[in-house]
Amino acid sequence: MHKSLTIAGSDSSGGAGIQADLKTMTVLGVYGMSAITALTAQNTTGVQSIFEVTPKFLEEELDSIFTDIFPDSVKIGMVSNADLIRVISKKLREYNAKNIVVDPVMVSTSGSKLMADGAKDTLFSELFKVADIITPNIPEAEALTGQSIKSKDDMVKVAKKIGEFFDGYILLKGGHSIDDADDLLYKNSEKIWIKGEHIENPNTHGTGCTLSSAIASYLAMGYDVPESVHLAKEFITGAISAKLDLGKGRGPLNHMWKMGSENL
Ligand SMILES: Nc1ncnc2c1ncn2[C@@H]1O[C@H](COP(=O)(O)OP(=O)(O)O)[C@@H](O)[C@H]1O
Ligand SMILES: Cc1ncc(COP(=O)(O)O)c(N)n1
Repeated sequence: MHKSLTIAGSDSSGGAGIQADLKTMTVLGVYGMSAITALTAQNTTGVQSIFEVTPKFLEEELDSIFTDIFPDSVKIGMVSNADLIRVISKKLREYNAKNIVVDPVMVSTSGSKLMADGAKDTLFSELFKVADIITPNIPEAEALTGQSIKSKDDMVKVAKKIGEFFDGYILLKGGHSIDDADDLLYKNSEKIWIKGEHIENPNTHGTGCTLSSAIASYLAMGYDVPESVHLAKEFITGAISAKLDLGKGRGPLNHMWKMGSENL
């Protein structure tokens, strides 16, 4: 069985973070493992509290995983401070981990801050160096470059700018636009538009987590990065289209849509 590891935060409401990642990996037939960076008390209306693990404990989690069941791919999501980011980059290098997807999670869909202000630079200097693909959404790409995105041309400009200091694949997600849901996959001046129709659904809690863990799942199966992104886009589109409606705020997706459970 192919194996994938998520290094991310726990979402008590089950829609984002570790829970979204493990659901995605499982539904796609991949054996999922997790190293938890923080516990969040969270629901569809917001994040009520965050409890970070210590850097030492995160190191221990990663040692336990890498010395036993070696993952075929790794997805990194919410990492709330610079010390935790440093541990991850050190351990991924030490174990020579492959197929690394970094989702630079900064703010939740509900608007809560999930990363300390000072940690952005460490993300650049440490985690981007080991990543094969990074998956910023529009606000994250704006925060990373200081440039605003109002159009498709701006998406290309900002991807180019990120490409000046990151030489892997950049998937700039267009989900926050209301016109469509086209994402831009960019590397070394090569642009691939991953087409998507905007789906009218307020329940988009966990979209970024689900997409990045689907990419990691397909990478674990042996697909290359562009193939994995296309397949993951199909998965996220189905999960949003299934229109699950749970909770009082921005509800979660139906990760089980491929199993036909959307009619349950
Ligand atoms: N309303 C929507 N309709 C169709 N696709 C969407 C919608 N919202 C998000 N997506 C897609 O979901 C994926 C995750 O994007 P996004 O929501 O921007 O990430 P994040 O959760 O990091 O903000 C992207 O492929 C994006 O295009
Ligand atoms: C633990 C955790 N990780 C990531 C997200 C971001 O997900 P989203 O942007 O879809 O709210 C989240 N809300 N919680």
